[in-house]
Amino acid sequence: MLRARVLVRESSRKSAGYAAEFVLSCWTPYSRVLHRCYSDNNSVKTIVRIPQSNIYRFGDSNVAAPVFRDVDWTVNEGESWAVIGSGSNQKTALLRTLLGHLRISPPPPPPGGLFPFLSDPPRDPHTCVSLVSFAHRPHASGSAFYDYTARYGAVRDEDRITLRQSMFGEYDFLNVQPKDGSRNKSASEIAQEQVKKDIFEDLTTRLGLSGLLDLPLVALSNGQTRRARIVKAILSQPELLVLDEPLTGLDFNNRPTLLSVLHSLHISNSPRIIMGLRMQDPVPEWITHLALVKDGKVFAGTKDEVLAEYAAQALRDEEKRSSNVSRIVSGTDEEGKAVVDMKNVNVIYEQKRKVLKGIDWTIREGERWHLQGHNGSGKTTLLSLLTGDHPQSYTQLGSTSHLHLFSRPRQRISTPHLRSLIGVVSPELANAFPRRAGVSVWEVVGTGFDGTFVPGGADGVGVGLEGALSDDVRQWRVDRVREVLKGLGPSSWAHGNEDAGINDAFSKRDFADLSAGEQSIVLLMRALVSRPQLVLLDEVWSGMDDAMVQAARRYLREGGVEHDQAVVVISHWEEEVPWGVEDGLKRFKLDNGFGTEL
Ligand SMILES: Nc1ncnc2c1ncn2[C@@H]1O[C@H](COP(=O)(O)OP(=O)(O)OP(=O)(O)O)[C@@H](O)[C@H]1O
Repeated sequence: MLRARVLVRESSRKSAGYAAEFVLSCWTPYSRVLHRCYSDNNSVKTIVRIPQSNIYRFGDSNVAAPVFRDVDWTVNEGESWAVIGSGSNQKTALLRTLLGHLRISPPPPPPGGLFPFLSDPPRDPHTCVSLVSFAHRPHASGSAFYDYTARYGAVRDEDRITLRQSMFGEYDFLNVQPKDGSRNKSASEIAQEQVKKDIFEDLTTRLGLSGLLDLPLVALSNGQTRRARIVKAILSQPELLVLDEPLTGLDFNNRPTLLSVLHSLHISNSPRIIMGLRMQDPVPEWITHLALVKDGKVFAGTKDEVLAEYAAQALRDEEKRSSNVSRIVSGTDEEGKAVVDMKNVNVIYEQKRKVLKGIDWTIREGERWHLQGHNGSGKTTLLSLLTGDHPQSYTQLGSTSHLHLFSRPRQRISTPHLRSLIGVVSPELANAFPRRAGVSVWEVVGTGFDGTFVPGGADGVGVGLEGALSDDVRQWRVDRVREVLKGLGPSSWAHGNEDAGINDAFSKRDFADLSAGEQSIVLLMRALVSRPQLVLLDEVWSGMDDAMVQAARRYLREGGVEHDQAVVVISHWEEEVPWGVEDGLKRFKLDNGFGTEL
């Protein structure tokens, strides 16, 4: 299978690079100074123990199908573990088991229980074990849409709260809100604060966050926010920190730095780290053991054993598959019409903070683009110009600058009209999309025609810009929803369920009840349903399991987008782009706000 190949190749190719990047010499082991939960026992400890058990969802009895069967997993002190999974859901489920979110049967026996290392002296797993997850939220806390475009404009008062205040506001040492100004602190309190302050400064410097602390939180890019959440979790001093997909959304530069920091923390046990990785993530050099989660089973062992077994299995799977994939991009030399034409485009914030600098970029119909760039290089900002969400999309005027969308200056095309011409998948949209009870998959897909977030129209296919649809258009829309459901619905990814009726049943399910992966694939259907002239796919595979990714890649390559549609894929991973250079793929790279075609 493609991903297995990627995993094995990447792990061997990149490991040398990572090894070279690990800079440990000047690291202060935090364990020497932080001991809130630390035990003195020096014998080799067992950190996690799940002995030959089944794992169930809470509320399911032992006669129900377990999420995992016969799990035998022991993590000992000194080992470095990553959990990898072909499906994001299963990997996350195993990690959540460590937080007590799933039921282990029979339960790990006392006195040690699930965490033997916390038994002497007895400590509470609730305070000593933390999880930071970067997966999309499958269930929203509310049903309302929140305006994720707020960050692009003049920041509103309620959005002004800075990174320092929002994530680290509880700490007196940062002088944000002195909690106890009147009281004199004891010497030991002052010493502890100094230690935390050192850690904070060290981590924010190493993770490139120092210069961002006083920016509004909403202004931070995805990668910047993710790094800040990790620092916040470390400052709360857990003994075991479980990080689900810490590399997702991080660029090539930041990955080795973060991994180096995590390694340093892990070897000083402050905290120990267990990482969840996607199949396509390179396995860091310092990881010694893997728990591979696949088809309801957990294969745990040394890294070499597990990778070798997985590679052998992947080879067997690949031999069975026919890989007759047609090229979708025609080899014609003829240039299509310009869908986007940018000339000397700039985005500047307060205090002359320049985020995009003189961008020249033309996207033509039929083209496939890979938009690349480090965290914070301006990719999301650039996309928000294309979608017209960014207020500065209106201000690209003058004799030397312009932003033309669909052959018209941005100012001459209304935002609702733009929304109906562009299909978008992005982490911001996925997080913001309302999950209201009673709204079906069909209706969510149907919102894609008008680019809205609230279902409308008698058939759940919208009402168009004019507020009413002719019968022909309405029928075309209904047929299109059926088509994308056929192409991307469960009949294409749920093994053993090729029956078309399953798509029909799926279309009636509540969107809010779907898994994160299912929601992602529904939002992809929503982006494609109107056959928009421009398709923007930002972190499109997020949360999807392997079968869904394969189905979606196949669909995109084999007719899911037509020859006259333009597609831009934003991803830090070359392997994630459904097309290669051999298919005519073009690459545009942002570097510190400057753009170049590679
Ligand atoms: N309102 C704002 N004020 C100041 N700076 C901002 C504002 N909005 C965004 N930025 C900055 O613009 C830069 C580009 O952000 P953007 O989200 O476009 O990056 P990105 O390339 O998409 O990053 P990632 O890969 O992490 O998602 C970041 O450094 C960010 O902090």
